[in-house]
Amino acid sequence: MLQVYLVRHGETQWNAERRIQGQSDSPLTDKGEKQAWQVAERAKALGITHIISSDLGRTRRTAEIIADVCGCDIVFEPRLRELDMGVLERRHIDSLTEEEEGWRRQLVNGTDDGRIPDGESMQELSDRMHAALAACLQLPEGSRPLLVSHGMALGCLVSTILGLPAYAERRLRLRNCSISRIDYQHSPWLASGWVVETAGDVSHLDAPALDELQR
Ligand SMILES: O=C(O)[C@@H](CO)OP(=O)(O)O
Repeated sequence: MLQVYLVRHGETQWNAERRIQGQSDSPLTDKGEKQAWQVAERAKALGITHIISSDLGRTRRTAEIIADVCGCDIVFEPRLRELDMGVLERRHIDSLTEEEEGWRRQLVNGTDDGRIPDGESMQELSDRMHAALAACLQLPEGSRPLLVSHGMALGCLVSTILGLPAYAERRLRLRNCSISRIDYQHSPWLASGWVVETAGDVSHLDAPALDELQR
């Protein structure tokens, strides 16, 4: 049974400042770097064999630290990037007007084409994340891959595996450098395909980490 580990990148400057990144970027904070070293030790203990990472700077740096500790190569995969949040990227969450808040809510209010102007829909995000995940099924027998990605992107992936629509309200908290695990199973009793084993585990971190609303 293929086990795939999912890691959200370490805390960034804009995470801490409550600014929206999307496919824009900001560097890891000192705390984010420390989180990455801690999740890397966990990854090593788990016997990770392959690291596949979003090619944005914050995931790239997190993946490099994990690769350093695990002794693996990294494959950069643009389909693991964060949701494109269009015209709201770089903005402070607290500075949005009512109209802009409405755009943000369109992502999760039950319309499958809801999007921020110039951005991407949750369904488009789900499609590319699932395509990137499906590629893991081609890895050699015995592989144990770890994907490094983002809060909205991983939240959407896990939620859709659980059977929720891509645009459903998010009920899953994914803190910086949390680990989730999904397995590909064949089961006549339960679902065949991807199942969620754990989500959002931060037991390897020695200090509280931020969730996507910076709490
Ligand atoms: O893009 C962002 O600002 C947040 C949104 O949830 O995601 P992440 O920090 O995980 O990239």
